[in-house]
Amino acid sequence: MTDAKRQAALDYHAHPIPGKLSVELTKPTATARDLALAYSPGVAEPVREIAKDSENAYLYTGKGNLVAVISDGSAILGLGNLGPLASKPVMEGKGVLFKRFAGINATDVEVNAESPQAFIDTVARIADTWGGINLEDIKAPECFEIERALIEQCHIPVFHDDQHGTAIVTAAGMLNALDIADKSLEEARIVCLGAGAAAIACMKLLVSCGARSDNLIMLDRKGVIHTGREDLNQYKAMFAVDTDKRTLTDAIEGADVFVGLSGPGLMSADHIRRMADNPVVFACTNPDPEIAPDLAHAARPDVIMATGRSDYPNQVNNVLGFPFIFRGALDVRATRINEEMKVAAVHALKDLAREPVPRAVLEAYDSPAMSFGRDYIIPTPIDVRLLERVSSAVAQAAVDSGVARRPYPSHYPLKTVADVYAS
Ligand SMILES: O=C([O-])CC(=O)C(=O)O
Ligand SMILES: [Mg+2]
Repeated sequence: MTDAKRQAALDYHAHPIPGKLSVELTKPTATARDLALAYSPGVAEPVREIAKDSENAYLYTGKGNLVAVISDGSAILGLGNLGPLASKPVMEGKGVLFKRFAGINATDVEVNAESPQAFIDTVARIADTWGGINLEDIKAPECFEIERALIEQCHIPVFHDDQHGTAIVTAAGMLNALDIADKSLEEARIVCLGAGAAAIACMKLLVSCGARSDNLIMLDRKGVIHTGREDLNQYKAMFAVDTDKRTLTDAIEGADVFVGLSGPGLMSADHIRRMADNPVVFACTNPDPEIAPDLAHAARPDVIMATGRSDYPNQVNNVLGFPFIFRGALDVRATRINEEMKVAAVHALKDLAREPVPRAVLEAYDSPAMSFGRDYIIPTPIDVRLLERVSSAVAQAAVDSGVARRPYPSHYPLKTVADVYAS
């Protein structure tokens, strides 16, 4: 980042008031009567009702439209383990996106936990506060156990965004990119650089969408994950292949697809030149991708390129997923976010990219035209139709798969965030 851009980012966060989120009131508080309702003595009435039946919390408090964004700061973006407090700008940022794109109120919670069990215990004890929990930027392999335990212990949906949000958006973009390249997921030779939470979840979802695991090579910091290695945890071991390839240079030869969820600048122009025709390169580490799009395009004019960033075409970033997935899940009071709901989100995202792009999106991106193709494989986050399509698909899948505690919402489809409380 240039000094000017760096300063602009710091100024954005500091001024006119520190941070990016604030709390607002939803009820009148001007008079003594108002205060007597909002607080003592009136507040005792909903207390009694919730004590009688915990479901009443959805009726009398903000719980049903409130999500916690919870991190321990152990894997902040692609920056590494910088601790809980340093993750706060990202967690506030996720809150901004929840509110802006899906009308969901979010509180960020940064947990200083000495162990995965301490993290689990802390979150489990406070989970009833919210309607859902979005786990964020927690490192692998601890994140897998943390998510599993919290799904089991909490009565609300718990979703590790870096795993499933990223995987859903990657799968949608990948199906479209391969279609444009005139290739199929079933045939594609895939190289995944990175073996953390996002990488493992992305590859699992690609396999369940049709990719062949014997066509897939995953690399961690030590190189290719192969069956001869004895240092693999159970999650990496699932992707071990019997191969004599050892390095990225070996693995990338003739590959159709590169997915990077690793670290900045780890892919070179030479790597990209070794790939097959019309290579698909998703360099998704944030903020700095595995290879800069300009460098990739210069090395390979036929590349179909995506990053996680807002300042290049094809933003494959979980922002396209988590706001709308939680919207759909909250609105049917789903007990969990299951595979059916994730797959429904993949298809909703993939299909939306094939429709004409609204004028408001062109204006927001200052672009004369955008249409399904190499530079537009996935909708942009600013596209208001995401709220309608993804939330509806997720809510319907929750109902159909039996995890919804409420029927498909009568106020759906949502056209804007102003419709959120229309039920
Ligand atoms: O925050 C983002 O832009 C996407 C994300 O979850 C990450 O990189 O960890
Ligand atoms: Mg993240």
